[in-house]
Amino acid sequence: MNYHPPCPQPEKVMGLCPHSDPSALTILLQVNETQGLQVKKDGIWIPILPLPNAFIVNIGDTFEIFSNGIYKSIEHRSMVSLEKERISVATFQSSRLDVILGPASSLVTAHNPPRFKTMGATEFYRGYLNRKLLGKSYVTAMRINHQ
Ligand SMILES: O=C(O)CCC(=O)C(=O)O
Ligand SMILES: [Fe+2]
Repeated sequence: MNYHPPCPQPEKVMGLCPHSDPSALTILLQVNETQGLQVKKDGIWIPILPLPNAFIVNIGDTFEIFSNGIYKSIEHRSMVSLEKERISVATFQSSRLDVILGPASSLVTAHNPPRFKTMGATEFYRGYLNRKLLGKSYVTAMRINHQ
């Protein structure tokens, strides 16, 4: 759960720095009608207006890796508001910790090699939590560059 009280100088702080979620899917509820979530599309931050009784479903890094890059995790951030508090509830749908994460074997062929490293889920999450929230830097570091 995220709680951000009203802030007298909202332009000087951020609710949550730009990041992508490491999990597979995030189901997010913007609890009150305070706008704050933004997603990055084509390099531009787009506000996601809260809709009453609606969930937002975001793709996370695990989905990007598992789909071998077919689905991209979404970079997002949250802003604070001058007058209103903001509350959101995020539920992260993830793999178990005792599995190996990597591109699905059915998507990997000689012509379509794995685009991401394969590693244990525990190691994957530990690596994420040991870093700063810095855009999509973690999933980018998982990439395998084929020449
Ligand atoms: O507060 C929000 O709308 C986003 C929360 C979020 O990105 C997260 O908890 O990972
Ligand atoms: Fe997030």
